[in-house]
Amino acid sequence: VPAHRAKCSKGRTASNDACCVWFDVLDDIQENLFDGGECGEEVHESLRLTFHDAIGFSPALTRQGKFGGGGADGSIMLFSDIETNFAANNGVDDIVEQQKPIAIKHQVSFGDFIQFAGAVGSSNCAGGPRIQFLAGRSNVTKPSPDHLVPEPFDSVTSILARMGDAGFKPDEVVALLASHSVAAQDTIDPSIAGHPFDSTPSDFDSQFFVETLLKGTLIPGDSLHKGQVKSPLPGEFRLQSDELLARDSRTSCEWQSFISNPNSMVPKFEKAMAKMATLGQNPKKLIDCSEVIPVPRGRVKQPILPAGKTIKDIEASCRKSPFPRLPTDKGTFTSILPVPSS
Ligand code: HEM
Ligand SMILES: [Ca+2]
Ligand SMILES: [Mn+2]
Repeated sequence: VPAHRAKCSKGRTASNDACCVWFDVLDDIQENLFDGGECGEEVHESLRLTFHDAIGFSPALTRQGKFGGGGADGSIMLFSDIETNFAANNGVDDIVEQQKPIAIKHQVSFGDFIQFAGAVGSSNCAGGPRIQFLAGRSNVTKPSPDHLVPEPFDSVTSILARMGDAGFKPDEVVALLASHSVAAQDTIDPSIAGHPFDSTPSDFDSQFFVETLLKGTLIPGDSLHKGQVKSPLPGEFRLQSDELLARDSRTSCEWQSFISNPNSMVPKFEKAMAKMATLGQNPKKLIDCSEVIPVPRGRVKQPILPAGKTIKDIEASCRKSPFPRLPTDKGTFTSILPVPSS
């Protein structure tokens, strides 16, 4: 006897009635937020937002008798007037204001909406993950305390301590940073808004891990800003935190592993994202609506040295294993266009 399937819009079915609304949200955001299913600026911002909501979660503060934040609870949207003013949340106000009316229209919670939009958005990226989506977070919560979101000028020790407080091992921090493969900066140097962190900001590939290990040689904008270090390619932006995490003995081998073994990156990212999306939540009380998340399409290239670079430009940093042999991209130089803001 086939199990009962809830009947949703457009002939789609779901394992649980509560999942049907998410098909309608899917249609709405693909069309009206993600420009018809692209992996562009709004996807990148939506993925960043999943982190900035969820990481407002500190068992260390709770142990001190303080409110430690509700984790992936939508507080960054419910209390956007407070949280978007935190320094580390600079720039997230844009995507919060775009997402909020859509969440209200479909009467879903902000915590659910933020994680859903991040999961759908990243499925639009070639080679992207299919992130688990659990629904049912409550909208009853409080604003996150300030200073829980890592900053690009923080030390590795401080970033690993903050992430460790939230429950992430150093390897999981590295896996989460695969997100910086589909990412650009707007606020560190506003004169070059849209400058990406790797040469392929619409591809969820390993290039970010390769290119952060290239020797930094140039300043892409008007000067070096706080949290920025020299980048290896014109048009590319490098965060100080990414440079340090790529080279630190606590993280460099996992970093290099995503170059040596690129197929391990997406599964590890999916796992870490599933954990991040339920910080502060009891997953057993949520309903699994992962079936609504599209299956990502498109393939990505294997990691490659950008044209004009050689293995001598790589600052290999894992002492346990040699840097892998990579082909070099054809051509004489690599030029990178900014991510258009729509
Ligand atoms: C661990 C320490 C991290 C630091 C210090 C950090 C820092 C930053 C900074 C400074 C930006 C540029 C923001 C702007 O100026 O527009 C950025 C962008 C971004 N971050 Fe992170 N990040 C971290 C971890 C993460 C994690 C865990 C995720 C997601 C799972 C994430 C996803 C993104 C994305 C997708 C963008 C691009 C946003 C866009 O293109 O508009 N980051 N990050
Ligand atoms: Ca990329
Ligand atoms: Mn942006």
